[in-house]
Amino acid sequence: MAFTLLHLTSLEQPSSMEVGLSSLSTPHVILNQDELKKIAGYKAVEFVTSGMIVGLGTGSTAKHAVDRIGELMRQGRLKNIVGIPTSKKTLEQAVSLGIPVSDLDSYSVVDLAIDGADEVDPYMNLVKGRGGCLLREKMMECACKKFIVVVDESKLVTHLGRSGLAMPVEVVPFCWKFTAKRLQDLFEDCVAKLRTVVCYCQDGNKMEQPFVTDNGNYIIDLYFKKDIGDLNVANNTILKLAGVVDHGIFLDMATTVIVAGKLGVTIKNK
Ligand SMILES: O=C[C@H](O)[C@H](O)[C@H](O)COP(=O)(O)O
Repeated sequence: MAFTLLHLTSLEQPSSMEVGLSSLSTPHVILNQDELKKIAGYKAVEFVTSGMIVGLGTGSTAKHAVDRIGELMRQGRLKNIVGIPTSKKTLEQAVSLGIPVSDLDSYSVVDLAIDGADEVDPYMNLVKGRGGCLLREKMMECACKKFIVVVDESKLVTHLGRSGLAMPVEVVPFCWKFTAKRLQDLFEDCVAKLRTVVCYCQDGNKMEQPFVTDNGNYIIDLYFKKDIGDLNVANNTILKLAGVVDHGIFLDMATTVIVAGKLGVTIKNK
């Protein structure tokens, strides 16, 4: 793997960030997390060229990349792009920006995908799906020649699953409690929880409902108290369970990881 460290000031500066970035020459300027996400997202778009089929990821970091693609298309600096969105939300965003969109049925090979991640380990393995979009993301990212992951430095971990945060698994709604129990039993000291969202009823009362993915499925979040061990074993074991559609462990898929941190941008290639 090769590493490149760029200083933030060497980035092409997005207009709306001119104040934040140009003042970087002054010591002690602290960029917030969203500004770092934007820097990573914009940097990835430098790898997009006219005529490409581009996988459009989902989440607060990928959103910046999609915005930037739309901006460059408006300016005529990118032409003939076709976007393959990984969620209904990204589809809406792309359409609102005037990016032509299609799907994997029409384009089974994607030139380049840009997407965020929840965790990135030193081998460029990922946890994705805390926004609930892991299945479409995995389908698209399996089909792309290059997969650029964009993150701020808070996403870097030494080992996936140790953060104490959720490892999402998409399951069919049918007998989800049964599947959740079986998932929990796969690992020592693991807690499986159905992901829910709070809704407001007409009478103003709050109600908790299962989170439903774009594919009509539920998400079971796994919380590990102990190391999940060999990632390939975890990957295969979870996938083998009937009722599981897919999970958020993305092994050996990223070809580039762009990390925006307080000291600069790191680009890591496979
Ligand atoms: O389901 C969501 C996706 O996998 C996101 O790419 C991931 O959760 C990272 O999102 P964000 O950039 O908002 O942290």
